[in-house]
Amino acid sequence: MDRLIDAIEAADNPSVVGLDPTPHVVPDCLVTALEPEVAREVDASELPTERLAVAYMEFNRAIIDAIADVVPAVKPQIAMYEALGPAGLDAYAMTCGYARSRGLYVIGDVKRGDIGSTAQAYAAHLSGLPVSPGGDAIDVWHEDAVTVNPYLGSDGIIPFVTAARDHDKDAFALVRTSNPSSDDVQECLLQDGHRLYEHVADLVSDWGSDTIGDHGYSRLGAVVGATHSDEGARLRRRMPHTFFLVPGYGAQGGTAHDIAPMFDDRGSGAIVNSSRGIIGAWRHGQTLDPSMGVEEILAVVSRCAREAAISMRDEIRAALA
Ligand SMILES: O=C(O)c1cc(=O)[nH]c(=O)n1[C@@H]1O[C@H](COP(=O)(O)O)[C@@H](O)[C@H]1O
Repeated sequence: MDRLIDAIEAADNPSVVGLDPTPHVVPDCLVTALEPEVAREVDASELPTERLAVAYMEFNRAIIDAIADVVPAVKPQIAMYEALGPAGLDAYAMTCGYARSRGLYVIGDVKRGDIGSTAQAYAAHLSGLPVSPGGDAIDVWHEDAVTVNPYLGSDGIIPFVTAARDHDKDAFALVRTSNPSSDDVQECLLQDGHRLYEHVADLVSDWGSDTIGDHGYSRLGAVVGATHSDEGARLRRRMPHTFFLVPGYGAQGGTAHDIAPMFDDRGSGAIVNSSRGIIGAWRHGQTLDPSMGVEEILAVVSRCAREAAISMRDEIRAALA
């Protein structure tokens, strides 16, 4: 986690922009304006997905350029890209690569978790894949960290922790998620009197305990939703060496007041994500005219995203002051 914490300190901003493009968030007129260019490159059967994938990439590039000096990190959610098939996955990898080339730490929100042998294969997100036995690994996805689901236990997670340790990367395990129905599972009362999420928190602390870095945090972080402020405060005390990824800010209702208790007493220990609240900021009050060209559309989108990212940064700074 040291690289992420250094980047947060350099930006003086513990927030991350989620790059979660959807047909609702990416302006229709951008897709239309780019279409003639895409149509020249691909055959008609590929056009529906290629046109969205190209629009996602151009949209992301503009947002990344607009926020690269404001935030330390981005978190692309792979589901949005996977929905487009191979063209979408290309856009995902290109987005990660571009963000990295702009100096941003990339959290690939892939939420993997499976039996040991499969988890080992998924861990190539962090380790890369050697093309031949003993050969150099190719970093296909360009991520610095990924999100993982700990429900399968240690054999689903340890391959990621090992890959993270060997390749100077990190992982974040779901502990107390932001969604409304998370209580169905995570609040279950165990026989020993603890809630299930508390038990998972203890496992996550333990799984990461051999990888604690110079800043005192392990390479295995925890996802703790901004919508669970009280539990987040308790988890902060329970997991002193676990860095938190805190989604649920903005669009899901989490506020700067809610997330403040998830930081340690040095003002470190967490990074807060907002996706729609930043990349969809243009939708609040901006009318994009279909006659506008690509550059003009992207200028509006990126200006709104930058303003939203700066507001979020300033709100969090004020809450932590
Ligand atoms: O792992 C995550 O990032 C995650 C965990 C969680 O508990 N809640 C949650 O919303 N997320 C992700 O964080 C992002 C939230 O998006 P917005 O609600 O638009 O800010 C999405 O990519 C979610 O998949």
